Amino acid sequence: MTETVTVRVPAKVNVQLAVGGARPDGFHDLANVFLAVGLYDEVTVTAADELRITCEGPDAAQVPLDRTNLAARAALELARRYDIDPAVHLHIAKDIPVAGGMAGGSADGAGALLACDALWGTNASRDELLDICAELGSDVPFSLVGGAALGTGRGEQLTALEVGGTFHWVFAMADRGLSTPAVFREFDRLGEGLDIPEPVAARELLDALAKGDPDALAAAVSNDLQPAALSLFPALADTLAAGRAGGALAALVSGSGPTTAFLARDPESASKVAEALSASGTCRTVRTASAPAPGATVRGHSPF
Ligand SMILES: C[C@](O)(CO)[C@H](O)COP(=O)(O)OP(=O)(O)OC[C@H]1O[C@@H](n2ccc(N)nc2=O)[C@H](O)[C@@H]1O
Ligand SMILES: Nc1ncnc2c1ncn2[C@@H]1O[C@H](COP(=O)(O)OP(=O)(O)OP(=O)(O)O)[C@@H](O)[C@H]1O
Repeated sequence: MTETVTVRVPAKVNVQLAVGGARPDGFHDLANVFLAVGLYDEVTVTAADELRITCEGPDAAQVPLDRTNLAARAALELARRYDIDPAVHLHIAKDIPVAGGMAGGSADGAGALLACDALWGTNASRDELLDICAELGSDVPFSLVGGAALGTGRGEQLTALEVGGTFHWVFAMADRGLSTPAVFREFDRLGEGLDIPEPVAARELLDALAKGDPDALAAAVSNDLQPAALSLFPALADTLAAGRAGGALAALVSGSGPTTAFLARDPESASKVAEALSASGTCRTVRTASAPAPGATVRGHSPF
């Protein structure tokens, strides 16, 4: 039996996040256009005497090391379904910002699930793995599949999207996180009394992705959670302005924030935007990454 398995999982940016009104179950219907970007967490799973989690990386201190960790929850759910003892050591090498709106916890959930499936030889079907992911969280199925996809329902029902080229991104990480439920609550508060339309994916945006056209994508990106994130974290407006002034084609909050995302025309322009953001003093760290990135990948295997 294999004794250690490592899985690499990408972060995401939402190039469109259309949010409907609150549903009776507290979630919101979405038209969520996910794009996986080349910033990765790695989850390593090793047979052990009991379930244990460790984490390394700049944000490691903010990651829960108990059974609330999405990686632990993934391992426990797969073990429950296959009647397996979940005694494993899960180690997370974390490069995706915590509570940053880039689906870092979701990446670890998807990574742990795929790693345990390989370690235990459960050979769960694609549909079963996606079903477990959806149980863990709305973003988790996309972390498993990567690439680009439209998420409907609460974001967990995925349709793969065509991407016709490489997009160059710059991400500015903030000095604190934002809670996803708090941002959705603020969205509800700001929308009180307003008629919230059904969320739909924009044709222009899907065409821009399919063509690999950064100018067309820049003109079409949108995030309905951005006003809510800015309301809870007003200083993000300065970061967005600094990236625009540095030459970004588009500047937006990534998902529920507070990471801000900047689309650049090419790698050189991305470096200039990154320099301008670093010099602006409006963010904690700056990273460049290209997209689309592959989904969760077992080391030495092809992507999920
Ligand atoms: C903002 C996004 O990151 C965009 O991709 C996602 O919608 C959030 O996905 P996630 O972090 O996996 O969220 P979940 O763990 O499923 O839900 C956390 C909380 O976010 C809110 N939530 C999430 C997804 C959704 N479609 N509607 C919501 O209102 C709910 O308050 C929920 O209790
Ligand atoms: N493996 C994990 N890594 C990071 N946070 C985790 C993990 N498991 C559970 N959490 C909890 O989830 C919270 C949200 O963290 P996460 O990094 O997933 O946020 P996010 O990237 O904003 O999520 P999303 O973009 O999916 O809304 C953290 O504050 C932490 O308490």
